[in-house]
Amino acid sequence: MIKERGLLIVLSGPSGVGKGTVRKELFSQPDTNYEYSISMTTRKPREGEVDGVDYFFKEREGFEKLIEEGKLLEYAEYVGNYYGTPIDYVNETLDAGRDVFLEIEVQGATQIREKAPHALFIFLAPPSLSELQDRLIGRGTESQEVIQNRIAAANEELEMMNLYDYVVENDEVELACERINAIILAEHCRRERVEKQYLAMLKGEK
Ligand SMILES: Nc1ncnc2c1ncn2[C@@H]1O[C@H](COP(=O)(O)OP(=O)(O)OP(=O)(O)O)[C@@H](O)[C@H]1O
Ligand SMILES: Nc1nc2c(ncn2[C@@H]2O[C@H](COP(=O)(O)O)[C@@H](O)[C@H]2O)c(=O)[nH]1
Repeated sequence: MIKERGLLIVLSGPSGVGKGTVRKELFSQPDTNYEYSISMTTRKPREGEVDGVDYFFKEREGFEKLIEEGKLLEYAEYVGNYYGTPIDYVNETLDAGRDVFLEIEVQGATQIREKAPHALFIFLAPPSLSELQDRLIGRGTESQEVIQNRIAAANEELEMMNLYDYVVENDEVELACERINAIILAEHCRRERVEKQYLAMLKGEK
């Protein structure tokens, strides 16, 4: 029996839309059946953030070395800091037949689309721009200047929405999670069906 490779799930969207909140809710559910890929960043830890849990926190020089060594599946410079996905963890987990969940910004998602077009791309959208701004301000983790830069980036990021397989509105966290779980389940059913058809074709069946 051939062991299936896992599914790569990419959740992206503007800063403040609620990606982290939704991801944490998804991973708190007992029947969640995918693994979270912890990113690397050169951003300084926020209060309460733990190295190796929220991110692998790196200095710029160390991050650039990882880029040179090809250790990142994708990376982006976003509002003055590097962010990237360690490639080994993703490959090893997918090879073991487990699904991997990435929570990344849109430049990184664009790189994954080129390298892994069969991944599942989900864009988390805010109910409105003003709500997005309110959430970023309300989180209270960034300076006024950084918030303005993130909002400027969000305007460009929202224009990329149509490149995604699905757009999920994060009006309410629980609803957004239900929608994402339904999308992942449907994608598995689709892949299983395609696989069955392919195997039947190889055997010469209709
Ligand atoms: N559905 C929602 N309704 C109201 N507030 C929300 C909702 N989802 C998230 N929030 C709040 O919005 C703020 C930003 O959420 P979060 O940090 O999860 O966003 P993010 O997309 O992960 O941001 P970043 O990309 O900057 O890491 C938080 O204060 C969070 O509690
Ligand atoms: N391209 C990547 N983007 C990532 C990665 N990990 C997180 N992110 C995104 O960066 C912004 C800012 O994050 P913050 O923690 O400083 O608020 C946000 O959109 C994250 O989703 C990654 O590995 N690659």
